[in-house]
Amino acid sequence: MKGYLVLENGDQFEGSWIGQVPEKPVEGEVVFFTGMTGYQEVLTDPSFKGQIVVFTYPLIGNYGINETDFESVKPQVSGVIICESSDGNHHYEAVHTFQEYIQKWNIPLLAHIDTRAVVRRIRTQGVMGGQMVSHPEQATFENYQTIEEKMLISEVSTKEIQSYGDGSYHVVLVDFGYKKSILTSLMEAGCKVTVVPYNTPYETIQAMRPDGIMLSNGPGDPKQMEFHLPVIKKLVQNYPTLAICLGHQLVALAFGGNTKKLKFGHRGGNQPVMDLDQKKVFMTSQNHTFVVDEDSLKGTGFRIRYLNVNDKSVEGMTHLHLPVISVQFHPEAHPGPSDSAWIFDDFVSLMNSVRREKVYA
Ligand SMILES: NC(=O)CC[C@H](N)C(=O)O
Repeated sequence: MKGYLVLENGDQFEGSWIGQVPEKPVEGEVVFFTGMTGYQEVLTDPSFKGQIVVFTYPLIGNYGINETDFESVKPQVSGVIICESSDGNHHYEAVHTFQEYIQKWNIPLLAHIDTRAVVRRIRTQGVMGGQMVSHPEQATFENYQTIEEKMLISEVSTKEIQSYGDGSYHVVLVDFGYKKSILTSLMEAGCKVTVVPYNTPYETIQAMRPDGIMLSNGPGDPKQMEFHLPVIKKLVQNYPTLAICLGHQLVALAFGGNTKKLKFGHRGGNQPVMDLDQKKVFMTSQNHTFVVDEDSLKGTGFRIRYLNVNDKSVEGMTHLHLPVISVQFHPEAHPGPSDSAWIFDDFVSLMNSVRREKVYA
């Protein structure tokens, strides 16, 4: 059956529904992901909450869905737009086909869309809202809530405190919608991790006696967390901190910096990042629309350490004296390259040196 992606600016793209046809229009911010693989991780990464994802690779589904590459317990995207759908599971680890999985969770899927045309439109006009509908005239943006207006973090954050691993460094992970790979990367680096809800008070975290704080990735506009910035600032001032993506944006805001929206975001596994200290470029996995505004960091105590080679946007910062690693890219990879996995080891070294200072103080 025919289906349409209608953009907020009125542009329409015809495709066909695969699986259930949604009764009501499905809406979200339309973003595109450029990786050739990684659809399973993208579908289940909580940072994609509230978004309709266009996959630019023209064939999606051919290696099926396995048991290990989930980034959370269920798909988080609002809808999926692809060119060709493969229902094979041509991989020895596949346990479901792509279509079975997406149908099981009732995720709207439109195939046979001219995804190149959609991406060109977004690249020239900027990221915008869209609706997936069976008839173009069903699409109406009268009550459309933009991603900036939605509080998505509370929907994906844990409701209960959870503990994982038995490493020798205790990290409290503040969950704004964390990817499982961040947790496993911390455990592999030798950490015991306590995951806490996004709005946990400072005193509760302090009572857990952490060696370090992990501020996670998450969906939507970091400014939705304005009410919690004093807690984030206090955490960074008192504990070695690793902040990734949304977490990094929150650190900038907490110290008086600002964030802004990129024209169409970075989503994929081929984003080159320059380490200004080492004068080295490495490839990174990324998934974000918002970015720290470089000029706003003046007087905050932070300086830029990492820059995006393509558009020179801020990819990470370091503080003049506080032990904090703050990165926009995803060192945990999944999907994409793990070239920056050393960030987790650097975080452990940071916790170690702070621990030593305390012992010898
Ligand atoms: N992966 C993330 O944490 C994304 C951060 C934020 N939601 C953005 O789009 O910029």
